[in-house]
Amino acid sequence: MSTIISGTIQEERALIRKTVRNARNTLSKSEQKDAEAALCINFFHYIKLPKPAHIALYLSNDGELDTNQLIQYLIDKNHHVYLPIIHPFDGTTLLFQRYEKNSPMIANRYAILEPKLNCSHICPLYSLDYLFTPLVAFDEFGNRLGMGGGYYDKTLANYHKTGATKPVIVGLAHDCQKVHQLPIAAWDVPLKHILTPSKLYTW
Ligand SMILES: Nc1nc2c(c(=O)[nH]1)N(C=O)[C@@H](CNc1ccc(C(=O)N[C@@H](CCC(=O)O)C(=O)O)cc1)CN2
Ligand SMILES: Nc1ncnc2c1ncn2[C@@H]1O[C@H](COP(=O)(O)OP(=O)(O)OP(=O)(O)O)[C@@H](O)[C@H]1O
Repeated sequence: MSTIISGTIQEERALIRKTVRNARNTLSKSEQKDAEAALCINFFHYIKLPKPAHIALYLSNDGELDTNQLIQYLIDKNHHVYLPIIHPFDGTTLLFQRYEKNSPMIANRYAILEPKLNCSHICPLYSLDYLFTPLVAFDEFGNRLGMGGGYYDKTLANYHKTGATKPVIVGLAHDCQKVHQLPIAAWDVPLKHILTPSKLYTW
């Protein structure tokens, strides 16, 4: 999808968020199911996993590409899956905690379920093999626009500066979340990979 816009950067970002969130929320139940299944096929086709792999994902919200089936497959194959928790002290960055079938869950301030904090189940960023991020919109250059909280950008800011190669960061999105070019901000962390139900983008 491509959008022509003008105005201040913040106004443009707000408009793109609104348009693309609306587009993904308009997908029908069967389109969402097909996308979820296609994501699983593409995931196992493109993503080379060590055994066991340490993989951060997210629980879908607001029409995001559904990760439920993928998470279940990964757990069934004995990989270690982690979900984001909004940091209990700073409230602005994310921690990644192990998620298993019986993990106690709690709703965060956005009503998204996250594992109930257990410090011994937190995985430091550098121990993750892959980190899959949600996003609202992405562009042809690998730029990413999120929900507007800055959580992933803040969490990944230091990682990005060091040039670390692990975890590999991959955005997940529906194809309809692509725009030609996003107005970017200084703190935006561009992505090297985005996986959609139809393809893997790599920059
Ligand atoms: N599935 C999922 N989990 C995630 C994220 C995400 O984007 N998707 N996040 C990515 O960072 C973090 C949560 N960030 C979020 C930021 C804003 C909203 C949201 O719904 N905002 C409302 C306004 C809420 C309010 O009134 O405060 C909105 O914009 O409508 C949701 C999640 C961590 N977990
Ligand atoms: N590395 C950073 N350091 C300080 N502030 C930041 C950083 N990254 C983002 N922010 C702040 O967070 C706010 C939201 O950022 P932005 O709109 O880019 O979030 P987003 O990418 O949509 O959200 P998310 O990363 O949670 O998916 C910005 O107003 C910015 O001030």
